[in-house]
Amino acid sequence: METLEFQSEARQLLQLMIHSIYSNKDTFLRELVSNASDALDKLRLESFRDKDMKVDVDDLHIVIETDPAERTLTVRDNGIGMTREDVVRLIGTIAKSGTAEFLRQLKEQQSSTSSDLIGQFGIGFYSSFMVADKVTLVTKYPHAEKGVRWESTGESTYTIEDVDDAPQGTSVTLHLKPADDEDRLPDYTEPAKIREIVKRYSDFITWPVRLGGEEINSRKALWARPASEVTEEEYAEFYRHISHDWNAPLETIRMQAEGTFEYQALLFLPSQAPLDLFMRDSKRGVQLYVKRVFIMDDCAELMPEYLRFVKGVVDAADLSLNVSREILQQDRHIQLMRRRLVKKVLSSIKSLMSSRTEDYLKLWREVGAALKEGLLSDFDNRDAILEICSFASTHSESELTSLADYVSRMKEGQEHIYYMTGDSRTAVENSPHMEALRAKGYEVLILTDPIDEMWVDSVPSFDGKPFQSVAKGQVDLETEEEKSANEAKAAEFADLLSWMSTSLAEDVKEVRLSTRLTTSPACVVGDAHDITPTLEKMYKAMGQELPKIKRILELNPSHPLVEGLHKAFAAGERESLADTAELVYGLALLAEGGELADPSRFVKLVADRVQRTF
Ligand SMILES: Nc1ncnc2c1ncn2[C@@H]1O[C@H](COP(=O)(O)OP(=O)(O)OP(=O)(O)O)[C@@H](O)[C@H]1O
Repeated sequence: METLEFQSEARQLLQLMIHSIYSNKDTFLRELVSNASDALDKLRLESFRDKDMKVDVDDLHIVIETDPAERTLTVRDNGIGMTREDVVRLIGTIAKSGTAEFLRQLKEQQSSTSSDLIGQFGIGFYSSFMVADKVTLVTKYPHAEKGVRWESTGESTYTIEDVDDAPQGTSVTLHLKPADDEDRLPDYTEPAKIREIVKRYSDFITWPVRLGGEEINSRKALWARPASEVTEEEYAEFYRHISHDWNAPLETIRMQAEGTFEYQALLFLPSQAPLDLFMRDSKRGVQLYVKRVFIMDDCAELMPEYLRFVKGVVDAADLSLNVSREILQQDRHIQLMRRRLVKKVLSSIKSLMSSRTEDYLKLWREVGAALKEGLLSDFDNRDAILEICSFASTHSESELTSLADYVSRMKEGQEHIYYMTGDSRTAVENSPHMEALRAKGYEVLILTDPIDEMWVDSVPSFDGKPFQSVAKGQVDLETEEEKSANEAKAAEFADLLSWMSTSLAEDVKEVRLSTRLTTSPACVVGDAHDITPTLEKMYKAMGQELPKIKRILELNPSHPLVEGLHKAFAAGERESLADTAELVYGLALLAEGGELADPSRFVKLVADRVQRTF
């Protein structure tokens, strides 16, 4: 027998369980039954694939036994079981992505809300320690020679040893804490209590759950029952079973197709983003069933990556039970089905947007950034995705706007949907690029998600209105009168501008007069098709070197600094003017929150000027 230590994160979670902060302790049984059900699914699948496997799959089931005298409760399945390595890895450690983040959040929260977080994380097996002071697990994997016995009190260590006579599958025995009404700890050796819990949380489990020889769950797949007969609670429990999210789903979507390719789908939108939503190995949430038989998790063929927050089940009638990923990828029906599922999800979000705005906004805040990835990858549905997007804008400090609402507020003569990308709302609002738009009273979308930098470059328009960055290209805001006045100014400044273009040629590709500035002396803008500085930074962070992209320096001809520059130039001043030109460029960079290439030189130039004022 070996005594091993729990990994430190596992230990912290176990402590949480022992000093259980979650008031509904009944849920431990749901976790154990859920694990047993998964183990039975896995064994059945393995037996399809591996014909030589010597296992009995004729009567796959879950048994619950209680012993009031010994105060034990056992959940036993004859499923896939675990090898010794599995037990150490799966039960002794927490390998799930997001654990560290979870524990950090947990520390920050008051205990009253921690239960929500625990739900997000899904502590599964460890929840046994809410009700037991010792847990014994005996398990055997079909190809392993021996079984394994694992035991722990949930403190820092556990013991593990080989056993010769372990039956197929896994049994988990809880040595129950004494029942305690005050601590809301019921007597879990009472059959009536067990029956009630299984009925409430695990009724839909497709495998028989037996207690005292009697089957205590109805085993009806929710998606196969008429929608009118399924209660909200039943949906919520099922959602928890498949998503490991303890929060109720925000929306339930049901679909049914008959004819040459029959299928039923039961999909859920979450009320909170899965913790792994933006992690590299994040999973898609749709499971594939064939005629009520579980086939696979995380089915990429059914849901595109940008909808990875959608959880649920698709049950197809006309596939073979040993269908493989390769077959799925090529199957025309599957592609058709996927298209319909995506359309249905997008239209459900759209109807949330109009009928339950609060819920829609909740969803958007949680998963909007993922949804926007679809603008880059799902061309067929681009318009449908744009319709369900919301953005911050200069129209309101706190409320988001849809594009349709933006368009409805467009001023007479306004042809473009204006936007500006940046690191934060403040950076965007303070940027000199916004000045003329503000003066004209035009609304500007404030796009601060990293993904925004990407999609705005590839999505040309919404509702026939082209998107236009206020920091790129020429922003055409003037009236005819203003235009001719500006042309006159441009002629007046022509020599200065061309001299400055040469003087600053290292840094900018052109110096020109601006129509977007009212109070700042200068700003830098990109050419219409150049990538933005933020995007440039993102590419660099990903290790992609790009050729230096020169931008355009725009001067505000009515600013005293620029006027002064003009005068000095006309008076024949050149040498110190070159420094001033450099200063003006530096100021423009700083004003947009950019970085100077040589800050110490800039400081020296400024100090020099300030000195001369004394
Ligand atoms: N009865 C069982 N038979 C076979 N393997 C099991 C069984 N119970 C647990 N396991 C294995 O141990 C792993 C960890 O279980 P645990 O309940 O802690 O987390 P989980 O089920 O993966 O996630 P969650 O708790 O979020 O559902 C499972 O993923 C599974 O591989």
